[in-house]
Amino acid sequence: MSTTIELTDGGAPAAAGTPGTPGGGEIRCADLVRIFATDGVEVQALQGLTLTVEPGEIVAVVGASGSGKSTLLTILSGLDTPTGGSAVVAGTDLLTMGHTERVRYQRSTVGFVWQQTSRNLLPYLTASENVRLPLELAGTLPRRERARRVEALLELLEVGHVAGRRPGEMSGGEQQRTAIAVAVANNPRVLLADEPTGELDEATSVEVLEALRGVNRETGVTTLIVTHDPTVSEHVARTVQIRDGRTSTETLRRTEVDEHGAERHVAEEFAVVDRVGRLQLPQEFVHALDLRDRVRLALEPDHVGVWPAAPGQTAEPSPLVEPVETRTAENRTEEDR
Ligand SMILES: Nc1ncnc2c1ncn2[C@@H]1O[C@H](COP(=O)(O)OP(=O)(O)OP(=O)(O)O)[C@@H](O)[C@H]1O
Repeated sequence: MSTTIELTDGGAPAAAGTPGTPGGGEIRCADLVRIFATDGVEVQALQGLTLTVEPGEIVAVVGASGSGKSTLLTILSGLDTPTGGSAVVAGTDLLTMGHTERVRYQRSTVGFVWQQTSRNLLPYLTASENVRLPLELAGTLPRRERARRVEALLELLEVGHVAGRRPGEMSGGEQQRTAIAVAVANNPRVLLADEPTGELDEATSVEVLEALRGVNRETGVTTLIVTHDPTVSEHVARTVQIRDGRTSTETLRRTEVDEHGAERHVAEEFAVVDRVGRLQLPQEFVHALDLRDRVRLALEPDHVGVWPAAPGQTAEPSPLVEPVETRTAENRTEEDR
């Protein structure tokens, strides 16, 4: 794997348009910290997470169990407040918003799709009624246009055939696609999906991920999918990996067309550097060179080299580092003075 370092806010300037660059960003998290304290024990679920999602982008956040994915999504959905750092979504500052703003944010700025289908749809309403409900609660669309919008959304999600069925009479995939229609009914600026395929088989998961991609493409809603399923990266252009409460790597996918017109899919993995220069080396790199405790670094004109410290080389200066002589009042020379 070739790994490239991508600099986010601060650090050396990144190329214009590079994901994670300062400036715009429909979702902007910087140095996000969430500490849970239970029975006197502190758990740092997020340890300075930095993430930027541009307007209209679809991004997957993946990570092992306990890496902080749900904590991040709960904060972005306005259900929890971070301990520190900053989080701004569609212009709303999630650390300082008051109660009224929080209600408005949850009702109209963000839409959610949760893992449990039972949390997304009311079991005693049909698919149509479930999609119509948020439109009626918002009351922004004239009554006669609501039916048209419900129909259009169910068609967009390819669940028009279950319009009159209750969730118990639909497949898991149909329920999740209806849930996406409910989530975007009021045209939110941001769509958040928490393990939307967690209860589905592989083939149905692909359908639901493609449905999220289709909605993102058709409506332009900025979409963040949080999942432990690494295959999600095949359905989105950018996948962000979280490790120990921090973004560690990003995979960018793009399609290239060669001189013969043949398409080629390219995936490139980047390590993320935060504002103070921290980066996490991919675990396979760490294991391959048995990197531990400390490493030697060298700054070259166009890259940084990382070497394992030689065995037993603990307190001695590295041969790559020029020795620095300490001048004291006693050993200062005439020239120094
Ligand atoms: N309310 C809480 N109180 C105490 N610790 C918590 C709380 N919520 C999460 N944690 C801890 O924070 C860390 C991150 O948890 P989180 O649920 O965000 O991880 P996750 O990546 O979503 O995991 P999973 O894929 O298993 O859901 C874990 O160590 C977890 O035990």
